Amino acid sequence: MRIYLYGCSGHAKVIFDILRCCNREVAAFFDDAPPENSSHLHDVPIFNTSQLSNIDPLQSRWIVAIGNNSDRKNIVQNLASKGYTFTTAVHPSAQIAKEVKIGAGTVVMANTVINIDSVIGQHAIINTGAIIDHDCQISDYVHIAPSCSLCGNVCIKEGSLLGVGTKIIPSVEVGRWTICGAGSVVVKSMPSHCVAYGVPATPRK
Ligand SMILES: CC(=O)SCCNC(=O)CCNC(=O)[C@H](O)C(C)(C)COP(=O)(O)OP(=O)(O)OC[C@H]1O[C@@H](n2cnc3c(N)ncnc32)[C@H](O)[C@@H]1OP(=O)(O)O
Repeated sequence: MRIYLYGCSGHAKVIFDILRCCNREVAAFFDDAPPENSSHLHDVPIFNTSQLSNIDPLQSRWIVAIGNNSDRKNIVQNLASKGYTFTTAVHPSAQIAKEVKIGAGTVVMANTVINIDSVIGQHAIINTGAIIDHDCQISDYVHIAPSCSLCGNVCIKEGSLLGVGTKIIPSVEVGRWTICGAGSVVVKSMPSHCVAYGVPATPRK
């Protein structure tokens, strides 16, 4: 089964490196607008997504390596409608309790910790050094940015972004498609579709 990454940005490079650390070869990057001055990234070919039909869904597994949560969702839905399916990438240094469930398409970066009975949805990003303690619920298309710390029983709903270094006390919920800005300290639940930040974090938009 060949592995393909959709996207060829810095985020895609990190995922490529995780797979390389796991001895899993990336067959190619695909991008809507590949760089004009180079056909390869770290010796892996970059193809335009107009060439997608050359790839057999039965012989391929994909990761959508796009950092923006709503763009990632749109691309996942487009690929899924063509019959493509998804794999995960988990860095070997991640400390993940054996009961933790991780959905298809999700990536888990280096030095993360995910504790017992947490559930991570599909196409989520658990970025470098993030800590997700016990019994957390992380929904589809969420991005937990580097160095975030979530206490136990935290729930992050679909599509939300926790900016770099966000900290969240136990049993708090962040609604759907909300952004908690860099360095936020979340001490009470946040509604859906807002931008919150600060210490303590408050909804601003
Ligand atoms: C590997 C990786 O790179 S993963 C990348 C992960 N991404 C992140 O962590 C980015 C998180 N994004 C942020 O924190 C952003 O600042 C956001 C989304 C909260 C706000 O972005 P914008 O809407 O563009 O806000 P903007 O930059 O215009 O700032 C508006 C005001 O809010 C303030 N502000 C913005 N973000 C924050 C923050 N996190 N904490 C405190 N104040 C903030 C700004 O200083 C500014 O204040 P001013 O009006 O007094 O000058």
